[in-house]
Formats: sequence, C-alpha cells, structure tokens
Amino acid sequence: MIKVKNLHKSFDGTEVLKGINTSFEPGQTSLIIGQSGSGKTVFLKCLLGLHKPTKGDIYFNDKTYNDFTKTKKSLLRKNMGMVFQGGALFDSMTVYENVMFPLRMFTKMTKAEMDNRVTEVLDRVNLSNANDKFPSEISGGMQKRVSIARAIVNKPKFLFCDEPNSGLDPNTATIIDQLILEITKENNITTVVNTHDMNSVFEIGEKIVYLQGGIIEWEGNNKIIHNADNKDLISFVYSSNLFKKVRVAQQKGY
Ligand SMILES: Nc1ncnc2c1ncn2[C@@H]1O[C@H](COP(=O)(O)OP(=O)(O)OP(=O)(O)O)[C@@H](O)[C@H]1O
Repeated sequence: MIKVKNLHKSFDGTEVLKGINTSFEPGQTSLIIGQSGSGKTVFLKCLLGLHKPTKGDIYFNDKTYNDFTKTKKSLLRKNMGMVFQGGALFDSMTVYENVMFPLRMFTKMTKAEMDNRVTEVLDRVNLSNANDKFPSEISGGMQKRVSIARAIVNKPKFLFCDEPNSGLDPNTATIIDQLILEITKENNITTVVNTHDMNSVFEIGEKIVYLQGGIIEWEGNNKIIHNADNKDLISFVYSSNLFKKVRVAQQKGY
C-alpha cells in the first residue's frame, strides 16, 4: 500500500507537483495519466525516491522515506521493481544475465538459488527459450518481458512501470498489459504505471489518476471513466473517433 499526502515538488522555485493526495492498493494496477508536462514522471520519481519531495510525504506500508535509516532505505528500494520506458537492458549481457543482475547486486543467494529464481521468472514471462540471447537479438516485446522479469526477480512489494508499452504494436502492448496485471494479482504487488496508452486505461485501469498541471484533476477507474464530469479528461482519453465511439458504447452499458 502506498499513501501520498500533500506531495509538492519544486525545481528552482517552480512548482511542478502542487499537493498530490492519493493512495495505491496492493494487488491492483494503478495508472497515472495526463498530458505531456503534467508531472507524471516527476511523480513517479518521487515514489521511487529519486526526487525528494519539497513538502508532503509518501508512505510505504505506513513508513515514509524520512523514517528510514540508510540501511532501511536500501531495503525499501530492494522491495521496488522498475520497468523503464526503453527497457534499459544491459546490451552486453544475455537475457539470463540481465535478469540475474538484481539478485547478484542485492541478495546473498547461492548460485543454485539464483539459477532457480531466474529460470522461474523467465518461465513466467514465457521467455525460457531466450536465455542465451542478447537484447539486440530479440523483439521489442520480448525486451519488455525481460525487463518485467528483471523487475520482479527480487519479489518486490512495489512495481513501477514507466510507459511499458511505448514502441510496441497494439497486440504486443495488450500482452504486456495483461502480464503486468496478472503478475500484480499473483504476487499482491502495489503496481503504479505511468502511461500514454489509452488501451491500457481500458484494459488495466483498476485505478486511474489523471494529473493536470501538477494536481490530481480526477481519480477513478476504467469502469466509471466514461461518466467523468471533467472535460479535459474526457477529451484526453476519448480523443480519437474510435475512442469517442467506445465512450458511447460504454455509456450504453456495452
Ligand atoms: N529535474 C528537473 N528540473 C527542472 N524541471 C523539471 C525537472 N524534471 C521535470 N521538470 C519539469 O516538470 C514538468 C513536468 O515534467 P514531467 O516530465 O513530469 O512531465 P510528464 O507528465 O511526465 O510529461 P511526458 O508525458 O511528456 O513525459 C515539466 O515542465 C518539466 O520541464
């Protein structure tokens, strides 16, 4: 569970986040959406502890970063998995080595234990045949699956995904969305996804936070978004003719 209380973040006196209050539940995929420059990345970086809030607090199971000693902060970070926008795989390492990397860095597992865990997660993301391949030898969708495997190999309690579908075709994007949703449920992870992908909003938007100008303008889920009374949100989500038709269908209860 993550609770965000009155979160502010400024850079050189310019306020980017202007008092965010929200929470993210375990076992649920929560999406942060909003126009370019609305503060999504800054918000995600605050959650990850990469930006220190100017004001306000973020609670991870009732503890804030401020409550923690250096050792406990690194323990918390160990409990966080991150899927980066571009995948951020190490080009010089095989798929297997990429996924093993966090275990080598953060645990004292034996080689046999690491082998078991890496095999388990690669199997989970349907990549058991790609162990010896390098990132340049696999498709973008497979790279994203490796990135997800690497993010969950340490059994994190919190999973953060920055634009996990960028650069993927719609079919592959749906597979990645479903994988994130399933892994969230199977492991009861608190998952927060930063996305521009409106398909994801409808597919996995169990909670949706709409940021505009550094504040939350609307919050809800994919079952009620078609009835939102926020004009900016509606024109943002249902911008294409196809999605306008989706909204009409949703309002008719299809
Ligand atoms: N390190 C920084 N220093 C100064 N300003 C920053 C910094 N990081 C972000 N900003 C500013 O904060 C604002 C919000 O940026 P942010 O990257 O969070 O937007 P975003 O919603 O993620 O946009 P996009 O969808 O295009 O990625 C922008 O005006 C940006 O210039």
